[in-house]
Order: sequence, then C-alpha cells, then structure tokens
Amino acid sequence: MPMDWSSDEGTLCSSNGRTGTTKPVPHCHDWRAIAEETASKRFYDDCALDGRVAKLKTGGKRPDFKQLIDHHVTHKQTTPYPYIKDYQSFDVSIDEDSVIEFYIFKEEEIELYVVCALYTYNEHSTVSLQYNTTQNEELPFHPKSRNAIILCMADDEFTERFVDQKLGFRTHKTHTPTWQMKFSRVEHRIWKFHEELYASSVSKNCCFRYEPCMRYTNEKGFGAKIVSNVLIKKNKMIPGLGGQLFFIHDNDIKAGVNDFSVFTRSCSLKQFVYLGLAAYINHDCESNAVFSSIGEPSYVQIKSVKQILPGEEITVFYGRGYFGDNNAQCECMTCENNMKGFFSKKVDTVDTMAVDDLPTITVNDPPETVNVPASTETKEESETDDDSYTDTDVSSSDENEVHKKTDDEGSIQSTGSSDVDSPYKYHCSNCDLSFKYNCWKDTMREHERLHLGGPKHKCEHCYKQFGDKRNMNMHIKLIHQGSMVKCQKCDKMYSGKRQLRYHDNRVHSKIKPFECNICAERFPVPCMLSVHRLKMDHKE
Ligand SMILES: C[S@@+](CC[C@H](N)C(=O)[O-])C[C@H]1O[C@@H](n2cnc3c(N)ncnc32)[C@H](O)[C@@H]1O
Repeated sequence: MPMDWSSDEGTLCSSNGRTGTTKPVPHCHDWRAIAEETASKRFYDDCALDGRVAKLKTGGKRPDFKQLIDHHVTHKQTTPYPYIKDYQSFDVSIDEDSVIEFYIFKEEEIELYVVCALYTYNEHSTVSLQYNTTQNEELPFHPKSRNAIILCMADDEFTERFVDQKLGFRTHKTHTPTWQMKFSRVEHRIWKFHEELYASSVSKNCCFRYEPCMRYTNEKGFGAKIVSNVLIKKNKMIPGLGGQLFFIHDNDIKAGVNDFSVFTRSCSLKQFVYLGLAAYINHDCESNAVFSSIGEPSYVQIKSVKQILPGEEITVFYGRGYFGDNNAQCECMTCENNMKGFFSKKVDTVDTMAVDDLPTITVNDPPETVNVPASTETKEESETDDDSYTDTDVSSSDENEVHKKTDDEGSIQSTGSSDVDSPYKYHCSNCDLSFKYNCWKDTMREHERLHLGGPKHKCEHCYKQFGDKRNMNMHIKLIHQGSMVKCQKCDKMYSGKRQLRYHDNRVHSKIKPFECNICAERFPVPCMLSVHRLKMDHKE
C-alpha cells in the first residue's frame, strides 16, 4: 500500500499509556534518521513492549521476531502485521549481551504497521542500523538479501583489486551496483572480512594461487581456478581458502549475471550466494576437496578429501544437479575422462571444449588424476584436415616450472614405463608427462616441441602461448572470434568442419568410417575407436 507520511499526522502508540504523546509521523524517507536519533537517546530504556519499542536481551542468541511480534499483537489486540513474514528468517548476527530493539510506527486510521528499523546495542550502547522492512522504502533489492548484496558489492570490488590484477583479465563479477547505504557494524564486518580474505590470498605465504582457466564453455575463456602451491594432506582444512555465504532472495538472483555461485540448501531449499576465494574453485565429480562449515555459519571453508599435490587444481563437488539433471552438462576432467556429463553426448566436440588444461604430470596416484588433453585426431585425419587442432596450449613457463619442480623436489613421481597396466602408455622422452591414447600423439608432439625451445606463439587476446602457430590461430578462431560451424540438420554448433563431420557420422548419416584393425568393429568417430582399442586391448 503506498504511503506518504509527510501529509499525515499520526500517533506513536503506547500500550501502557506511559508514552502516548502524539508526534508527527515521520516522512518515510526520513525514517532512518529519525529512528536512529530516537535509538541513540535510548529513550525507552526501561520499557518492555510498549507499542513503539520491543526490546529484548538476546544473550547472544538470535531473537525470534515472529514470536515477539505475535506477542505484541496479542497484547495489543490489534490486527496482525502485514509484514510479519519478513521476520521469519531474519539472519542477524548478534554479539553476546546485545540488546535488540525494533521500532514500530503505527498509523492507526488505516491499521498499517510498519517495522521501521532494527537496532543492536552492544555493551557500550553504540547503535547500528540492521534492517529496514518498510513496505515502501525504495530498496533496490529485497531486504532479506541485504547481507548478500553487500557481499556481492564487496566481491566485485575486491576481485577486481586482488584477483584481476594478478591474472590480468576481468574475472567473475556479480555486477551489483554500489548502493549508497549506511552499513551496520555487522555489515561493515562482512565487508572488511572479505577484503582481508582477498588480501591474504595474494600474499607470498598463501598456500594456493589463482590461475586462468579456459575449460568451461560458458566462461568464454575468462574463467579462473585455484591451484595448490604446496602438498596438502588428506582431510585438512586448507588455510585461508573459504568464502562468505548469505541468503539471497529469488528476485535478486539474475540468471547468467550473478548466479555463478548460488547454492541451495537441501533442507530448507533456500538460496545462498557464496563468494570469496572459494568461489574460484571449480567443480569436479571426483573432487579433491569439500565445503566445510565449522563454527561461523556464514563462513564456509574448504577441506581436502584427498592428498593434493603442488600444482594440482583444487576442486569441490557442487552437488548432483548443479549442472543440469545428474550433472549432464558437467565439463569436469573426471567427466571428460569417463565420457560422462557434457562429454557423454558430444564425443565429437571433446577437443573443442577441452581447450584449457595443460597436461599435468602423471603421479603415483591412480591414473584418473592425470589431466589428459582430449584431442581426438587419428592418423587418418591428421595430414589433410585444415581444422585439425590440438590444443596443447602451453603457458610454457608454468609447465616447465612444474617439470623442474618435480625433478628437483622428487615429490611427484613419474608414471614409470614399468607400470604395465597403466593406460598412460605414451611418454614424453624429455619429462614425466604421459598420454593415455596414441591418438593424442599430436598433442604430445606439440608438447615435445616445448622441450626443444621452439618458437612460442602468444595469443594477442589472452595469456596463452602455443608451440604451433596453426593451433594458436585455431584457438583465436574458437575462443576469441567465436567462429563456429553449424550443422544444417540440427543447428548444433561445432568448432570446425572435422567436428561437424564426426557429429554427422554419429547422429545423422550413421556412418562408421573408423575400423579396428584387429576385430574390424567400426566407429563413427576416431576417439570411440581409440577407447575401444584401449578397452579391448586391441593395439594398433
Ligand atoms: C563458482 S564458479 C567457479 C570458478 C569459475 N571458473 C570462475 O572463474 O568464476 C562456478 C562457475 O565455474 C564454471 N564451472 C566450474 N566447474 C564446472 C564444471 N565442472 N562444468 C562446467 N562449468 C563449470 C561454471 O561456469 C560455473 O558457473
């Protein structure tokens, strides 16, 4: 109901008659100043519930506002508050021995109750504004999203200052405008805490680092990931790696804009925005870490569930349905290796999408931990096709560093060619890198070129470097120019003619040009043949 208090004279009503003086009801835009002034005078020091101020010693607990208001309503024999639902899930952090007051301005004629402001007093009587739930306060977001909005504003500012500076490109942003609002003590703490989190994440001693990540389609080449700097043992909290979590109202979630780190609690189905360093952690279906909230419910930390090696990406499991039903759109490395999720239906676009990851060193862990770039090129295809593209892109400095580190420190072992059963049979002659399938030999060739110190082609649009100019051009075409080819039969988009042809073989023409030379079984795309060879042990 629209309300203009400036034109009305109203009554601040008292249940016990002690403070029933008539006062002009403030203009709704002035409520903040007036309520604050009233509060600062501690006008109602000895009142319990008197119609204007409800006062409650919290003893450090979150007050039950609904009960408080219900009590007030019963006591006053008046109609229920129209905004009562706004109180059911207030999330107010309260210090030990705080006193909470809430102010109720009542306009009797129209029986409209508006809870104007909520204050906390600490033991020194400092007043801070917590919430405003007036109906016609011109808030640009739902009042219950306030903490989340402050978090978003802080995140946009500090990611730009700390992470973007480090990586040299603009990473995720919630695009929340910086609303001018007076912060409460608690809100100020949210802001400061966030700043400190980010500041410590770029300090020398930090045990993890940010790295660019171009793996995920919807990030269009401007994603980031968190990589460990040290060996992290299993079941350890990762120091400093966490984020803040606050409830956000549905109306304030904008799909594709600020929803990249929104989680739903399974028990309450409420949505929370989770931001901070940990919001740069990507999902993997067999993650090496988990979310862990111990203590402060609004600060969620990250705990390892496997041993994490220096140089290894830290990943968490977002949930079973985060990337569509059964994570059918998941593009994680595990899905890629197992041809599940996003890769289950799109075998023919695998090499388009797996453009990011450097092949990492195979370790003495199970071979699944190895990131293998999934170029699917075979002998039949490689010489002729202009679209052949093996994205062994190399931020060469990084990669060589990893090699050096592993040699020097001996903390990472080579796969060892003695491991007869390992599927990683194709070894680089200069370092410990191993490849799973022979069909990735182009990737390997590219990689080996690095050891020769061959020319490095740097993409002018991003940080990536390539041993082969052709690959760089293809990368530019794919990632920066977005030039894809379209299937005329079903409108699906592919990175090149070859991928389109594989798609057509598999889905439309149903032809199988790739034959196993051992058992003569035929396949529509070469990587299916490679998998078959590996599974059946039908070596070439
Ligand atoms: C919380 S952020 C993780 C960090 C992200 N790379 C970034 O730079 O903002 C979540 C986003 O990362 C991407 N992402 C992370 N893991 C993914 C996966 N397994 N499959 C597809 N996209 C993923 C998606 O774009 C998702 O919306």
